[in-house]
Amino acid sequence: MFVLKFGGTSVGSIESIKQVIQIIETHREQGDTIAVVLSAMSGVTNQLIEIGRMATGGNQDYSELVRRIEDRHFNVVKALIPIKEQSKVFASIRGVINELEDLLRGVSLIRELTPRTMDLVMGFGERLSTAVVTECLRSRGLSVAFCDARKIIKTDDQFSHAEVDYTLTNELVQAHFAKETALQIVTGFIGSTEKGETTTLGRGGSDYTASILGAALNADRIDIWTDVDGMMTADPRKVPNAFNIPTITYAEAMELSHFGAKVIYPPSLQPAFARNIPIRVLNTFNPTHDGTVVSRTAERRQYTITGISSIDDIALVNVQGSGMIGVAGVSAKLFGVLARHRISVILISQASSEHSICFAIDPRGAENVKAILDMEFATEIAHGHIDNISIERDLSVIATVGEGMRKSSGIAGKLFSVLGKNGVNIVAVAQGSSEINISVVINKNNLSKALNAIHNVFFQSEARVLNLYLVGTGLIGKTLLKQICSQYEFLRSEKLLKVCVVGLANTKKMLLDPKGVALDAWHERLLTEGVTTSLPAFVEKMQDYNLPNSVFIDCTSDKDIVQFYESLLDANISVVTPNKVANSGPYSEYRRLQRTALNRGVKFLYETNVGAGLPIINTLQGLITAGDQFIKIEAILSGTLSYIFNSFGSGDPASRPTFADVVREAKEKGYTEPDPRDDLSGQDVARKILILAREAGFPLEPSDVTVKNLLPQSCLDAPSVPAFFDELERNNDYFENLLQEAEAEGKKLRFVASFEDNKAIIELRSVGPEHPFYQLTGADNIVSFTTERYKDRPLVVKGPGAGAEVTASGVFADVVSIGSYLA
Ligand SMILES: NC(=O)c1ccc[n+]([C@@H]2O[C@H](COP(=O)([O-])OP(=O)(O)OC[C@H]3O[C@@H](n4cnc5c(N)ncnc54)[C@H](O)[C@@H]3O)[C@@H](O)[C@H]2O)c1
Ligand SMILES: N[C@@H](CCO)C(=O)O
Ligand code: NA
Repeated sequence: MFVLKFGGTSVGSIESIKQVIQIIETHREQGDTIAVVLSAMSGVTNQLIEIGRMATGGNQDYSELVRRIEDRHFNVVKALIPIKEQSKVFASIRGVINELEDLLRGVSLIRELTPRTMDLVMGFGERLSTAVVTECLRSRGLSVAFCDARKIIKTDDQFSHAEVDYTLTNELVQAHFAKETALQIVTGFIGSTEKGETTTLGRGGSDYTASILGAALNADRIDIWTDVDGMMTADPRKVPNAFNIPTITYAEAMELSHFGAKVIYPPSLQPAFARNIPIRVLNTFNPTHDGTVVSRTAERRQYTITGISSIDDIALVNVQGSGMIGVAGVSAKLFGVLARHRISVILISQASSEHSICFAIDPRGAENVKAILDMEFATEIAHGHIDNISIERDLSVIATVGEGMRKSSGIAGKLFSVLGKNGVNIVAVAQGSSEINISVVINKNNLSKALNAIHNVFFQSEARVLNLYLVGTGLIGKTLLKQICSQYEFLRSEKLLKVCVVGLANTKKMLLDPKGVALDAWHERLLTEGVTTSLPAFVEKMQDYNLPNSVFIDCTSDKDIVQFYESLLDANISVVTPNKVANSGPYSEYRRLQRTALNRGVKFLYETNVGAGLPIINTLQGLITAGDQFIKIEAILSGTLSYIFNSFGSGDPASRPTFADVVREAKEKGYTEPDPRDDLSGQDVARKILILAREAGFPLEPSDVTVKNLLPQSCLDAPSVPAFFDELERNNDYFENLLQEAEAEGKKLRFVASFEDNKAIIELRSVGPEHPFYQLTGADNIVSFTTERYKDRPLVVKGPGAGAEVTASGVFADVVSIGSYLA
């Protein structure tokens, strides 16, 4: 025997009622014994309440609303019942509506609506919907009977939340079902008193009816048909990655629904649970979905937690004072007075110092609560035993729920850690000793970020989302996007990392979309939907979105953009960049960024500042972390200059390209800085050696780096990049001479940076075949670290140190490492 309950949306329209009929017919075809419980058509109960209020106030417009309710039911009849059978059904609906109108006339005359009359008014919704659906089923040849639950569910006279008399009800239900052979279509939500007055069963009403019937009839299962695919791991409107929970225990369902998961209201299912009858929550609009089974024990789970849920708006009341310590009765008095005023407490937390108690309440009652407590504790406050009673607003509670949390360690750690990494401050915490719910109170503006981050970290088979904001879609930026695009699936399936680009900007346009920008079409979208770039606006949007696991990637060489790094890090957004500007300015600024990242527990990564994707900074940091001491760094740090000297110096002197040609080639190959003068002037290398020295623990300032100039002054002074190339052409001989001098000695030209004894020097050297830098080819970089532990033979890193692919790939690796860190 199955009890099927259909909620308001399931009987809310002609289309949905067709689905209901189909579900019932399928059961009958399978030979199942069933009973059906129906809610009112969606919205009707609220309309009836409104109608009752209007009538009490003497507002005759209620008739119009009554007419609309009648029409909705008539329309179902017109659509689903053959014409020749309609008039009889119309008449019976009319009869019920007449009864309602008579009642309302009475109400509007005496201008009074007692709870008793209100229950009677509210009960019309179920009576109408059930009558109509019963007739629809009958007209299709099913043997059905309308069952008015008031005949079989008996209650006391606490109108609006009546208590069921189970002894009498069970007897009546059993007797009724024993004698009736037709399929019973039962009105949900209503019952009646001994005297026959209509009562309603309170919140979760029709579920309660189904549960009462299921328990009385010892049903095999109760199916609650609603408009979602069962219970979800989180509210899908807030957490897009939420998914269905196949099985859940009664206790878990209770915890989750207390915190806002409104699919079912478990207390109303208590009678069924007491008899161990499983409940299935199913979707009328997606009937083949398995939904959720609620029972005493859940099947083995993949995840340690079952779901997360929230109350979005609460206020926290804090009662604090040194006079509370060790004094018995303070909390009894506190919660006693709250109970007397019928104030419901959402969560309580007290640290064992007993110095303060805090509890969460509905913010609408906060002022009232404060007044009540100020009065109740007036003496304690006057004597200074209680300092003050304060209220904090704009807060939310998040509950992390699951039987799997019981007796398993690391869950609170994981929860707090993910909130910490995302910069979500925890205002208060509560965990019951049942250990199936940890609740945290946080600022409301962090709610969505916190829910998504928690969901992401606990439901791990699902990929964790990494939200990227990329500024700079030039050579490196667009190569990075291409690499992310082609690696997207691998990262998702193998590394459980879902990389989502949520912001893009270049000098002209910017585009932000918290849902993510498709990586194969970012360029078109930026062009068509992008707005004029404003970095302050871009950063402000990022802070508005407040997305979890956010990373800002600066792929520009801009000087102004770095001023945003600190506030981004402060907002717990990691920063990744190949841009050297931030790390090569004043030492104090470099230091401040490092500290901010450290203090906030976020990452500031810039491996590509030196040697592009080559592991130079990571290697250096590894040595320093392990306590090594630096003696000397010697390096070729310009891919551009390496390439130039290697190409310039090869081949037949007569036919080889000029210096200016080779510089152009280097630019075309993507080795140079956006402005190649930065490379040729030595400034780029100066920045790099400065960064390496700082990473090695030496607080160098830019002025401590000596650059022995490579270029004639006229080239440096050129007003633009094209003018610079013209000037280079004019100075071809200068470079040709340098080269020939070196070649005459069997040497090669190398632009070498060194750091030793607190001094950094960059100069053009001619090196012979005995020198380790002689063999360098292409755009290779080489770095040699001489340290206390690498003293006899230095540690050397060598390889291509410039170019779009290797640089983007280094940026990418930094980004992915943040993904792993956040996990
Ligand atoms: N090319 C390499 O081998 C290499 C290696 C390591 C590091 N880098 C660094 O990578 C960075 C990018 O180099 P690139 O070759 O891609 O440069 P690029 O000139 O091709 O691209 C720069 C991008 O930044 C954008 N941009 C600049 N200023 C901006 C601002 N204020 N607001 C918004 N957008 C802005 C531009 O519109 C462009 O999209 C530079 O810092 C460079 O030093 C490059
Ligand atoms: N322009 C730089 C890119 C790497 O930072 C170079 O040539 O080395
Ligand atoms: Na590097």
